[in-house]
Amino acid sequence: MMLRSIKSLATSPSSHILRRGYASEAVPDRKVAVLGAAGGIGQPLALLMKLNPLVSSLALYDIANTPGVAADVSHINTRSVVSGYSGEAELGKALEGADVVIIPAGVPRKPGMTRDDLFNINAGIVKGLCQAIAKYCPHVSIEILLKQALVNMISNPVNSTVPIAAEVFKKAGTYDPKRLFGVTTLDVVRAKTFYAGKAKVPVAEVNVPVVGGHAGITILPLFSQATPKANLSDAEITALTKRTQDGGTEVVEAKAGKGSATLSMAYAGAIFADACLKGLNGAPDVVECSYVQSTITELPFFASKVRLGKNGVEEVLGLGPLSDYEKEGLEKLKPELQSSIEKGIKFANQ
Ligand SMILES: NC(=O)C1=CN([C@@H]2O[C@H](COP(=O)(O)OP(=O)(O)OC[C@H]3O[C@@H](n4cnc5c(N)ncnc54)[C@H](O)[C@@H]3O)[C@@H](O)[C@H]2O)C=CC1
Ligand SMILES: O=C([O-])CC(=O)C(=O)O
Repeated sequence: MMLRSIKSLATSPSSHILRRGYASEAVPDRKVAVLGAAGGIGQPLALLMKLNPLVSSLALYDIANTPGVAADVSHINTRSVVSGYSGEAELGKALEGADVVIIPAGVPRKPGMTRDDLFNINAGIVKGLCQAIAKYCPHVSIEILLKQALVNMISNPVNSTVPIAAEVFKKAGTYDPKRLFGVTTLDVVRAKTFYAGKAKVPVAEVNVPVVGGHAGITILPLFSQATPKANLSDAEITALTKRTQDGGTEVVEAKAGKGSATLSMAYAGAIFADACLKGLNGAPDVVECSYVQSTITELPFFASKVRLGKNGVEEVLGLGPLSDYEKEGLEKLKPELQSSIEKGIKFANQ
């Protein structure tokens, strides 16, 4: 487990850096592991991570079919070296030395299901993967501190799978709340797209924070803080909020039994992983919404804007001013989010 770390301590930091002309443009080596890499999200996410110049090593893991995906993606002429790992016996090798582990492993919804209906299957999958992360991922950093990889949890129900991961890491003695993230970026991506369409503003300029959790009414877009500003009516804001909350269901129904969002999720997952890598590399002002351990409400996990840095979460940002409609939405989401968190904690400890 410590092999790569000890190796990296024995070599000078500069030997782990790809130099591009000037020292100030140095790009450190970074390993990203995708667990569930042969799936609907995993495959396009593997593609997008292969396109990311911040990645030097890309490990693709699934219980089956990874060799083909890895061989395919590996032919793309970008920086990272790709390796495929198939089956539990190879999980350790996939994880060893990873800086960021992205988890889109697990079953997706079919029409008529809630994300919580996935709990029975996905909770066990996530628990097993997190036990392996705790075993194989902590490595001694240059600063000689024991640090675990940053974990980007995509598997649903995110409101529960993140607390499960936290409990598993606590039991293993590797939990660092700064290094565990529920990926809620797709909610932000949707809120931006829907807002730009309604407000008739260029989508590339739009920012909308989305807070709370990642299921139904626990998804709370803060359109009162959306920029560029637009004069939308209360009815329009209500409709935009509902569409963002039901965005996942919209895709599940359109796919009619063939799964849930995969392409837009891969895009969102790639944006979030890129932000994590930028933070690790010391880029300033990297802020994304994510579901993390939090004290900004009374709930122990909550999605809000988070500043990312060399240690993962550098700062959990507050909610800012809310409209009355958003204040109401915040109070309404709390009982559901609380019970999803408790369900995850209970499962992890039984
Ligand atoms: N956070 C978010 O915003 C979103 C989350 N999701 C969730 O992502 C998950 C994956 O969705 P899809 O890729 O569409 O499903 P999929 O069924 O297409 O792919 C899942 C992959 O996970 C693999 N897998 C199953 N057990 C595994 C294990 N123990 N270790 C490693 N891999 C394992 C499967 O072999 C499969 O290749 C679902 O739980 C879905 O609800 C989906 C969209 C958005
Ligand atoms: O809706 C689902 O089941 C998948 C998901 O989390 C999303 O698309 O936001």
